[in-house]
Amino acid sequence: MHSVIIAIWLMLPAYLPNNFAVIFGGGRPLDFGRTFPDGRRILGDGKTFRGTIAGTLAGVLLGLLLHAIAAVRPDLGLPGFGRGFELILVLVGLSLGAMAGDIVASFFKRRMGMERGAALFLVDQLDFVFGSWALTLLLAPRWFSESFTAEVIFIVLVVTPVLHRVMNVLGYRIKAKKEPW
Ligand SMILES: CC(C)=CCC/C(C)=C/CC/C(C)=C/CC/C(C)=C/COC[C@@H](COP(=O)(O)O)OC/C=C(\C)CC/C=C(\C)CC/C=C(\C)CCC=C(C)C
Ligand SMILES: Nc1ccn([C@@H]2O[C@H](COP(=O)(O)OP(=O)(O)OP(=O)(O)O)[C@@H](O)[C@H]2O)c(=O)n1
Ligand SMILES: [Mg+2]
Repeated sequence: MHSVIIAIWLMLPAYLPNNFAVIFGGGRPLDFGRTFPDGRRILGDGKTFRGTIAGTLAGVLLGLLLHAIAAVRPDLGLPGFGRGFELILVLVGLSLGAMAGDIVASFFKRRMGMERGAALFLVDQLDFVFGSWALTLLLAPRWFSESFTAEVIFIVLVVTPVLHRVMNVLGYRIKAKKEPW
């Protein structure tokens, strides 16, 4: 159980951006409404500047809070998010990476002719996980390899689709999302 909490704890700065992107989303789309040569939107209206910026900011701020909690309460045995400047690289990696993973997934969903909001099983639940891992591995390889052991990676891959479902239903219930997925 402890390793499940550690895994969720480490992923919170990548989880929260998704929720805040939904809450603060809307406005100018990242693709400026332009279409790709295949005649479909590059990303669609589901990826906006406001959502991406709000999501990334929320992830970094939450990450700083979690890092402070881990530092102030070492007895809880919760991991921090890096040492010195590395902390910023880790938090940007996790939060902006999550947003980037979701954006890349939207690009391919449009290429596959899927409408904005269409559900793509597993991709919707894990796109932001791979995005956050890829960018964090790039920006802070030492911290990433030290924190994301094979066990933590396995737990995240199993737990995230469940959390994603629960949070999407919650988001739908509070009218923050047009679909419960
Ligand atoms: C500060 C701490 C320690 C925890 C905060 C966790 C928490 C419950 C924050 C609430 C976030 C919030 C404002 C939710 C409102 C509902 C909402 C707007 C949801 C809409 O988003 C749905 C969906 C959108 O994704 P999509 O764009 O891909 O469709 O969001 C996807 C959800 C996830 C990616 C997973 C989200 C998971 C969490 C926020 C973590 C949940 C935390 C727990 C279950 C408690 C365990 C915590 C610890 C410390 C072990
Ligand atoms: N970078 C982002 C990501 C999400 N959102 C907001 O969060 C909502 C839910 O995100 P998601 O499910 O990823 O987008 P979809 O609307 O399903 O679009 P797509 O089919 O491209 O995934 C979006 O509609 C949008 O309002 C945003 O504004 N900016
Ligand atoms: Mg979606």
